[in-house]
Amino acid sequence: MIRSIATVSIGGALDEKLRTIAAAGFDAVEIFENDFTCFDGPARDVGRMCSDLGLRICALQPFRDFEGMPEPQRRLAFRRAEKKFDLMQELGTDLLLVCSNVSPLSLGGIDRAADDFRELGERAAARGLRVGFEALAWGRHVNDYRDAWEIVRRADHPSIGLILDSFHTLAPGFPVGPIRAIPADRIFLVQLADAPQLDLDVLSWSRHFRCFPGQGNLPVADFMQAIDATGYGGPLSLEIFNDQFRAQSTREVAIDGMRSLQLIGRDGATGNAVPALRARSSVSDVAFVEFAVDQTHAVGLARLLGELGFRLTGYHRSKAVERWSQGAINLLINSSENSFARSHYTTHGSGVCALALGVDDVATMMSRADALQATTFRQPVGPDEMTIPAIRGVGGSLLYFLEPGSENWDVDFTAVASEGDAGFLDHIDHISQSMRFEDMLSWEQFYAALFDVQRSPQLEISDPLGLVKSQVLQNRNGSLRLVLNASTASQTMSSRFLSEFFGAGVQHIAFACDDIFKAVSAMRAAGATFLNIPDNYYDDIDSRYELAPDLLRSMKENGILYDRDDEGEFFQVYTHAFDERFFFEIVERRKYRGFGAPNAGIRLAAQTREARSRTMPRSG
Ligand SMILES: O=C(O)c1ccc(O)c(O)c1
Ligand SMILES: [Mg+2]
Repeated sequence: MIRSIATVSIGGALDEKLRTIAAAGFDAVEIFENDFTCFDGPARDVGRMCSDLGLRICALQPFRDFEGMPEPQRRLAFRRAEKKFDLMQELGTDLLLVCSNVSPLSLGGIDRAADDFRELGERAAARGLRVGFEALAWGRHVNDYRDAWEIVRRADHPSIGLILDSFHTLAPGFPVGPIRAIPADRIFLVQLADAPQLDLDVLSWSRHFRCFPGQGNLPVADFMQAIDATGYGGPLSLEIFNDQFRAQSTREVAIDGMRSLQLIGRDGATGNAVPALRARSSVSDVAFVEFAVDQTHAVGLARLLGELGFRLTGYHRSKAVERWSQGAINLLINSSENSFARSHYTTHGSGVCALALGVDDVATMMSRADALQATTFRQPVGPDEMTIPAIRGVGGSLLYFLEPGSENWDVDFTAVASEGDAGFLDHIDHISQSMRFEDMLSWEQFYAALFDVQRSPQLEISDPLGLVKSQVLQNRNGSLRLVLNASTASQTMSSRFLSEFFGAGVQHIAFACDDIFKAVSAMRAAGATFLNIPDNYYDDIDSRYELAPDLLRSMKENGILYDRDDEGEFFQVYTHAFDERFFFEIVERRKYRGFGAPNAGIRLAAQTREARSRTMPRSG
């Protein structure tokens, strides 16, 4: 596969774009003409820059409003084309992308267009150049690739071919089947883009909401299968019009793009060697969660965990790290100085600095992470301590990988004899992370690229101060469930988390138990308190569901929230925020598969109330 990207897809000046694109491992670029026009330097320099960087220029684009023009516009269009041929020769590319005419002056007629292309083909051939025709979904006369192909077929010229773009094919819902019958040598370029399902005019949808394959909802895989069936072996070029992408770190966007092509995974000759991807290794569990705190907060966190039924089960042999356990849950409280945890604490305050995931094969996991350009991390360890392979995750936190069996991470801990845990909480149900809205697609792709997780449909949750987008990623057996949250409104819980925590990170962790009523009453007896839920909520629940009065009373007394789906029932309760940063949730699932989304607004309102009462002096 020749991996390409259009320069329009990322931000920066043309020379920066090219360096970033090459560094991410692409073989080729489509030069977007606007990027060249804005660039202060001759075309030859751009061509040389590309060849020095090992990038082939697979096309210059777009050339607009060409076919079907009446005179005098027709003559002018040919003159314009000759100028662009000059430019192409200086750049060192042989392909010009012509997108279908949108001009109100243009005339329809397949043969008229075919005649124009035949003549353009003659002129291109005289210079050893080629022209590809692409149907824009909003083209005035040609908006369907099947019509563009008919024009190319009738032009019947070796220098005239077809350009296929997954967005223009899939967004209007055209069938991909007919692609299979197009001879591969007539397809000059394939452009790839995905997009979220939106009820929007197709032009705005295309210009602002395109995303990398796999990040949206279009059936790009079906499109690729049809392309494969033709035997096409030319460049696959990402062409993403998205204002957010251009506003982000160009390096990260380029790497996300490369990952999307790696995940599409068509083999073939590549110039810049991109290592092959090893299979995803499956995640068996969250082996531990590590909290970074200072000494004072270490005491407070230990107290909270104790109230929730956790027991101290180990001290690290050489660092100020405690292990607290319950059921299959292990939490580390790290207050050691001169450590990764301390630098995380210094930047973010109290919070989760690392998650350790059990995977079936760590070497495979790290090799895949490496090939996908994840940042690997190793921290200095004391004598005889094991090194745990890790990569950078959300907000600069770490993801450690551990294999079950072999060498156990807890060899570094001296066991503490305790009276045994309270035994209420069984395992981690899910972990919720907040991040910048602009970074959400990138992290979704990160998790989906590394782990065998599926995306559930995205939800919108109403916070008292704005909307929050929420995306669940989970594997088949539920041993890894992640909830990503982000908001564009600056004062939502999710956004305030970012400003107060100085970055993205874990906002809450949910623990699963078998009997939430028993668990919560024991926790209360041990001193735990939970988020206060208004009576109005319980009146509403009562009106919606016919719950036994005892059950409802018990929920109300304990601040337990309720939801129901086709499969079962769900109970959830929240702790207060620890150090105003993160909180815990306790859940009981009775065959229920969701995450209590209908209650999220209630929870957010309650948390907002609590946060306000902390910051505002009481009146009277
Ligand atoms: O939005 C556009 O104008 C435009 C231009 C060139 C393309 O290849 C394309 O898919 C869209
Ligand atoms: Mg296109």
